[in-house]
Amino acid sequence: MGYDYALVHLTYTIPPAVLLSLIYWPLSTRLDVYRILFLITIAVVSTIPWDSYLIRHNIWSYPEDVVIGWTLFRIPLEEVFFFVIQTYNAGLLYLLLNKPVLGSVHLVREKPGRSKWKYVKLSGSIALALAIKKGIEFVRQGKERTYLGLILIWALPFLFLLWNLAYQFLVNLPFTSTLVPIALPTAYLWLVDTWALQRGTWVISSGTKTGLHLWPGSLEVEEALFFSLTNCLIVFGLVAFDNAIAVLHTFPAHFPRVPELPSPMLLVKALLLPAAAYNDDRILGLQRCVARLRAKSRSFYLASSAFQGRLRIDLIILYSFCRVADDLIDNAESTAEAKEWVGKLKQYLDYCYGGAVKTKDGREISPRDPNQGVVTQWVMSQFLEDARHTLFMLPTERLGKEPLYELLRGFEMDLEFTGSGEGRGGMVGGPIKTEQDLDVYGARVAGTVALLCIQLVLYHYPEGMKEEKAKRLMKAGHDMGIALQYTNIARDLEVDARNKRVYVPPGWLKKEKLTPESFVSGVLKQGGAKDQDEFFMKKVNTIRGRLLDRAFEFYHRSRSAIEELPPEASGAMRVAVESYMQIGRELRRPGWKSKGGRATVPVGTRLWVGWRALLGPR
Ligand SMILES: CC(C)=CCC/C(C)=C/CC/C(C)=C/CC/C(C)=C/[C@@H]1[C@@H](COP(=O)(O)OP(=O)(O)O)[C@]1(C)CC/C=C(\C)CC/C=C(\C)CCC=C(C)C
Repeated sequence: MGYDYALVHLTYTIPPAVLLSLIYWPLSTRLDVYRILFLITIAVVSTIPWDSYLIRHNIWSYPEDVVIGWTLFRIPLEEVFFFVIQTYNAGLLYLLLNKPVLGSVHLVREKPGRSKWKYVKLSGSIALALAIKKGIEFVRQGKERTYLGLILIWALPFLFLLWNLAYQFLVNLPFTSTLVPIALPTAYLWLVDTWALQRGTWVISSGTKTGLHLWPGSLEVEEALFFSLTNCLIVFGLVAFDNAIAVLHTFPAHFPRVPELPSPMLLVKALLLPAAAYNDDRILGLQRCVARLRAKSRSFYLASSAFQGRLRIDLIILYSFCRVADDLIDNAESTAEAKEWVGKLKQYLDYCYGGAVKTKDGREISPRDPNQGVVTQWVMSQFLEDARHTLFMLPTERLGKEPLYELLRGFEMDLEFTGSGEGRGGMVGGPIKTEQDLDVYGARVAGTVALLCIQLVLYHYPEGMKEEKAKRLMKAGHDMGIALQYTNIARDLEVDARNKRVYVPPGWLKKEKLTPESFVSGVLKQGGAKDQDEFFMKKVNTIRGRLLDRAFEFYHRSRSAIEELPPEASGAMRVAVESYMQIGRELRRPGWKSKGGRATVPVGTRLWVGWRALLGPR
């Protein structure tokens, strides 16, 4: 009896497990626990018969004085624990690296007939089948390649199966999601083996090993291969699991209801759904939405990783809709063109929420069901390709119409700025006359967005939600939206002024002895100037401070309501809110960093704020 093998765990495998658990714990979901338990069960069950065979046939052995002595089917318990902890460590690393990845965008619809994917699948399968054949030959020869052969014929059939189930997903996922979680634990175990196990904690019989070493005097090639293939098995297993989850969440037409923890049968059913049956438009649409979110908002992109399943998908589409609409209006070349876009967006909502639609030949049909082709054609003819996918996917059946129309009213307020002199308040005054006007503007462009987000949350997690509580949540969410909008205005003060938009109420400007016009010209003068007018910048900072005070007033008033949201969404909502409000906190720091004239939150701070937000309220 001895403790050497146990000490290897205490020194090398348990510490990374503790570290990874601490990092991942706030990000973990019930589905993650299910994933890991599922995989550990398969790993242990599939390895025990093989390992027990190796020990019973003396292919490897454990000196009595290095193990405690308790065994399972002749396998020392330390070894059984190794299967568990290796799967846990590599699995957790995979989950951590895959948190930002939305599986749906890595699915591919295979067109019937010849496609490159058929060849990809075939090449992988042939390579694996040839390697299995080699393994069988090695074992048959019964000489020094026996152990090598036994590793191959044990691990590769599983890899063959997983490859055939999830080859597209495996190839399409970024390297950081597949190669890194294989390579890092493998390299680590190679080093551990080299450092710690040379003392003979386990021994491969000399007649059944090649005697080759990975590098001189150290790791035997069989060990190196064993570690790399087991890590491949863990990652391939998780990729196949996530492939099934992505199919379940992406295609409601095939899987209308998906339980939070899908049964193994349902997972297999999803994996076996032919790729030719995937909805190409939905995959492409989601790819565009994710790309838009990633390019346009770091805060919401980070926060989207913390949401799960179909709620995450719906929020990403909602973001895309808000962004597309805002950009269409903001980037229009004239007020007239912007108004036209507002009109078209309203008409789109009329179609989605209205009763009947008139066709060209005067017939009245419902836009919602069978004949919605009319709406599709209308969207196709009125909007550019980039916007169409989002409009087709917006889940209007889960969103109330009022906040969407109100959002458009908010965008219309912006139009009152454009075209000097057209605004109510003179040259650049625009629609904001008082603090109340600014609250109304914030409510329209951001309070509405919050209402839409909460509607989606309550749709996906309706359990135990009473009407009164829902109303309270809506009110608080609406206020939180306004808080974010005040932060947004404080961040973009200079950028907006350069576009002749001043959202600051004239009363606030007057206090600093400024008018909208003098504010704009002051900002324009500072633009390229090396020596900034300190006096003017002080005034700008006072105004910014006032906007931030108001932002945090709304924030403090409403943030406790986040805890009343369903637990599946409250942590992620906290991430969304906190990572945006962090912009406000940065702006309060002297010498804040900016990019393109806008304050930015350094990546490290952003990640820390997001992680911290998942732990609980500040
Ligand atoms: C995680 C995830 C994908 C969330 C999606 C959130 C979402 C749908 C955001 C839409 C953003 C958007 C483009 C809206 C158009 C109008 C607009 C510009 C509003 C301003 C957003 C700023 O975005 P950004 O900085 O990228 O914009 P510009 O570059 O300046 O153009 C806003 C500041 C509003 C955003 C408001 C919210 C997301 C609502 C926040 C409140 C909640 C989530 C509710 C919290 C719940 C309780 C109970 C308190």
